[in-house]
Amino acid sequence: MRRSLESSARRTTALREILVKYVIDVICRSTLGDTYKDQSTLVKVLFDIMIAVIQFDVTSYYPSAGFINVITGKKAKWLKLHKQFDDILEDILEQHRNNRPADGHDQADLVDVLLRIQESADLDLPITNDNVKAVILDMLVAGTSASSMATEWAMAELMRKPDIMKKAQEELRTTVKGNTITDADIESMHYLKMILKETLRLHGPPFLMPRISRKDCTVDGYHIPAKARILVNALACGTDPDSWEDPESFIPERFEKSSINYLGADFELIPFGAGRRVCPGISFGVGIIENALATLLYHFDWKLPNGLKPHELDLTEAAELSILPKHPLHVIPINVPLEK
Ligand code: HEM
Repeated sequence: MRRSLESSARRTTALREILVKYVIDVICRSTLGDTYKDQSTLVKVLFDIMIAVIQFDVTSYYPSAGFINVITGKKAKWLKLHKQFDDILEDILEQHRNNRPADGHDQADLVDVLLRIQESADLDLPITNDNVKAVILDMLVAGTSASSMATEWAMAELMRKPDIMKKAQEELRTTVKGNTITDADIESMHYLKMILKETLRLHGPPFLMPRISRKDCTVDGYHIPAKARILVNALACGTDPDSWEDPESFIPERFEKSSINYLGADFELIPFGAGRRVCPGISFGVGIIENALATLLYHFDWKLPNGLKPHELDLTEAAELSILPKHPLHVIPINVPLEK
């Protein structure tokens, strides 16, 4: 990510693509053990899936209206994407089957482990190839879109609030020594962590979480029958004026004296969900975003293109199922030479 930003220094740059590539790279290395051999095709397909997944789909509300997706060509596009991604997943499995690390070898990645479990004879419920592919797909799709979108939102908010960006950069530039930002550096970045919480409060990427009620209950005077499908709106929780002062404003300092966290125990802030289906990738996702933000803010200064003033930056949300900035963030990176 740093290299590609350095190569576009002082030029208007679309941050979204760079972030998506970075996140896919990190997730591939930890899931597949390395980047995929045709990483650029993987990035392109995942990018298309990410856009397709968050788009409004009429059949989610009116299942009988499937013909609309046929007429508009959406269905053909999805089938093509499905085939493209399935080919990639088959290829990944094949590659891993042909290059197995020895048992107990500490270089085994997630796919190696899944394949080893699949082959162990004593499973009551056998794991199929499709099961393994579904796990890889979950990791790549769920992880990529949410983490890259959250980072884009954080940068968009910081571009609009230069004072907050400056404070975060000062924290980084007085702590980090030299070229490499270490895990210990990130751990001590209290302000950066508050920025992340505030970003997820206002822009938690997947904001509607489906649940089914186990029994009849009443909430706030509304009767919810057993087995009703309900959508929990994380964004509404994060901006509820009963829980938050000045809820629509981006103020990381609100977390200075607050113990509210996003781990699923505080219902005012549930960007990762809560309960049994809470996001299993919280630490991974947080790590990805913190590292991305630290790199962006430590190594670069940032300007808006075309003389745009910070307050003129349009942070309108796209009216999709998962909210991403309607206008992809375009910024100008300025490489900061290291003094130390
Ligand atoms: C900022 C980053 C992320 C956010 C905001 C986020 C958010 C969420 C949310 C809201 C859910 C639904 C939880 C619920 O229904 O209670 C979820 C599920 C999930 N997330 Fe994440 N996620 C992030 C990063 C990741 C990463 C990096 C991975 C893995 C690489 C991941 C893997 C998953 C999976 C597999 C599920 C489905 C869990 C299930 O249904 O049991 N997520 N995520």
